[in-house]
Amino acid sequence: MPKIFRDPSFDSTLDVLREGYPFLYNRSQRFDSDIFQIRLMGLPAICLHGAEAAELFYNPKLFIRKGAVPRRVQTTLMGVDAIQTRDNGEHRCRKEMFMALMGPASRERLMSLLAGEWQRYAHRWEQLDKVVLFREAQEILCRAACAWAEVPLAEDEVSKRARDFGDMVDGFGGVGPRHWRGKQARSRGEKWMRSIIRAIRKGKLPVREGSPAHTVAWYRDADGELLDVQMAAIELLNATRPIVAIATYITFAALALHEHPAYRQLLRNPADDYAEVFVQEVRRYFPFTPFVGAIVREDFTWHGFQFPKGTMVLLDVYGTNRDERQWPDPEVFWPERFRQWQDNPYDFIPQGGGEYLTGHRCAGEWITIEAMKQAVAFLNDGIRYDVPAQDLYYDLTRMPTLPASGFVLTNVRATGKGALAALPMPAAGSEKAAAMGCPFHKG
Ligand code: HEM
Repeated sequence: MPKIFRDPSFDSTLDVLREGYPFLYNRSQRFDSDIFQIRLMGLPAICLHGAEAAELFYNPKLFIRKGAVPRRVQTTLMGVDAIQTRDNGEHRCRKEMFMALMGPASRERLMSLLAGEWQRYAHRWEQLDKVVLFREAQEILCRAACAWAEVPLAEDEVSKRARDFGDMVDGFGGVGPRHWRGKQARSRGEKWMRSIIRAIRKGKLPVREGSPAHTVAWYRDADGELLDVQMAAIELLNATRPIVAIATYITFAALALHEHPAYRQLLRNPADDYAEVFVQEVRRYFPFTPFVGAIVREDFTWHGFQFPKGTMVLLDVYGTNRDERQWPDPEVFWPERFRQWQDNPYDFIPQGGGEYLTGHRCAGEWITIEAMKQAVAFLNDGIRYDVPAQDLYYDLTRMPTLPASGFVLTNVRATGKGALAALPMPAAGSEKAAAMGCPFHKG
């Protein structure tokens, strides 16, 4: 039986916070191994890296999620006992609810709401001395997400709600005030969503059938019961809050355009969907999710390594996206690499891997890609702007991270151009994607 490499540190909890994103990647390189063991919060944890290990991790017969997500992440990022922590039929049923919101017509509606907001903000920015793109993108995404979900949002609430959505995400990797801010934001957000669920159920808030608010409010769980109001509030937040989180990727996309202006011309070629490979490279190159966790369902052995029942297992998301076996020169920003990519569900996992319906892969991946492509078209053609001297450094020891300035634009002029109309939906057809439950390919 091969011996598993063990990190010599007695407990790595503080090292994870100190080293941030590259913590697992550094060790997989140091041990030259896709599998090694650490201790986290006093308990052993098996760490996995790379596509083959990701395939193992996303086998739902081998792992469960109940007990895998630390309380501090549940009380900020995702909500306590939400879909991310569910298994088996209970998870599948809840995931069907989320995937029902991701069909072509629903996505098209969101993209068209977003297009209108970018346009409106472009004119507003013309009057401002400077614009912090990250903050403005959060507001744009918040307005569109609420309108799409049919969650009422008063004008004077916009910046507060957008900030709260952002703080829930920002709180997951923080300690002290940052974590506390995330918890406060979540508790305000859940209270808000509880009032909406109650109003819908009492018939006081009319919402369209099929809209996210209606779907979540009237969804019946695997046991045939309506979700309790608190759980429905959490899941309605899970359908809206991550849309606002796309602001992080949009800010990184702006940074990529700034650092690699040569791509601007390629993105303008109507004969080539260059935006697709560009945003995929943004999702690969820039850090967002560091790792994901699961618990071993029953004892099993993989390549001779033992996985005892109940052990925590961490999959290195950040490092798998820069695994040299699949991504040569991983520290080079090079969108063309995606021209050859085989659409493998395990080697590129910025939003999780494996299958959508039977696994925990991100329900909103296709929304994310489409919203990013639209934002890149807007930044490239919908406005002209200057990028003044500012601190664009993003700190890999901070999770989540962002260019320190939030990406400041000055002298913004709206061009009236840019691919701001809703993007055409990709054609149906890929059998592989359909088999994986990809919402792009559901007719
Ligand atoms: C900002 C971009 C986003 C990132 C980086 C991201 C990342 C992730 C990751 C890493 C997971 C967990 C995968 C796993 O546990 O194995 C996840 C799950 C999830 N995401 Fe996203 N996500 C994003 C956007 C979205 C959007 C736009 C939505 C919906 C509108 C969404 C809804 C969900 C849901 C519901 C889950 C739970 C899936 C499950 O447990 O089955 N996400 N996301």
